[in-house]
Amino acid sequence: MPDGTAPLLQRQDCEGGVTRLTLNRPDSRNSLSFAMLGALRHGLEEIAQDPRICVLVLAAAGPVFCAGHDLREITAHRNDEDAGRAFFDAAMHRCAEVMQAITALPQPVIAEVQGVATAAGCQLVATCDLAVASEAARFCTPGVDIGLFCSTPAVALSRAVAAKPAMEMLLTGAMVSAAEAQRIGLVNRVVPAAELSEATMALARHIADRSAHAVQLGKAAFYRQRGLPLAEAYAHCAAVMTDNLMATDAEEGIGAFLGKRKPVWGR
Ligand SMILES: C/C=C/C(=O)SCCNC(=O)CCNC(=O)[C@H](O)C(C)(C)COP(=O)(O)OP(=O)(O)OC[C@H]1O[C@@H](n2cnc3c(N)ncnc32)[C@H](O)[C@@H]1OP(=O)(O)O
Repeated sequence: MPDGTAPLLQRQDCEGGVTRLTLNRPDSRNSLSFAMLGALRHGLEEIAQDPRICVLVLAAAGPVFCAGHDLREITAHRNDEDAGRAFFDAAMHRCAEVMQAITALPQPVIAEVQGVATAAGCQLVATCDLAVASEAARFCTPGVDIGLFCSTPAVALSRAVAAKPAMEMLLTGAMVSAAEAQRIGLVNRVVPAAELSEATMALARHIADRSAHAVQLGKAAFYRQRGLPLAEAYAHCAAVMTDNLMATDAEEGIGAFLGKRKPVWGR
């Protein structure tokens, strides 16, 4: 179906605690138009409120995961100095909101990357909590090729991988293979293209089978402690751990282990 008539984002019904959101602008290589960013923000808000969902898989239709910001839309707004600046400001803020909404989402998010992920598309992969890539996937921040430095993608990239590989990607714009992306820690797993969805869903189901309470508490604590000095990080996580130990799922999980049975989590 051509762009413009199909929904920008497709949401699959929750199955076994896992829901898929699929970027659906393949004709424009799933580039992040203002409307696409709005759809993503709205989709994430709905998922955050849905207690049935334990894990979100973020996928993309067509041969490319995401080609970054919509360059046609950017070009269309360059003509008027004031309106252009206002639009770019709104678009960059909306993009930043989407990235932060992924991190703030209670449920873990897994990127399923089948093709190229460039610039803000690479930022999306770097922002997701986990990523599974097809062997054919490639990653780059090619802003420098078109007179831009990928400053906002640098925020996510520099938090996902070490400084030197992040800087090399940002300064050269060069494509990084799936194998290299795994080596530098941008993706967790690389699988044959034909096995991508199944491998991603298997990882999602594995997490969804765990205590949703523990997983959500853990995701929030992971990001919270990262921004804190060491002593405060330990203090924060010690308090989280105490809450965790007092929760019903911990009682059930420990009881199940000692009783040699499968735990039944409260949902
Ligand atoms: C701070 C952050 C800044 C940014 O995010 S700036 C955006 C930076 N992104 C890029 O520079 C990527 C540009 N796109 C590409 O390099 C290539 O595409 C890909 C490698 C991603 C895919 O290549 P292939 O599969 O061969 O597709 P195709 O023939 O190049 O594109 C198919 C249609 O998709 C449109 N398109 C591709 N990327 C974008 C985009 N980012 N914004 C708007 N449209 C895009 C094209 O123009 C074309 O359209 P038509 O079929 O009408 O000729």
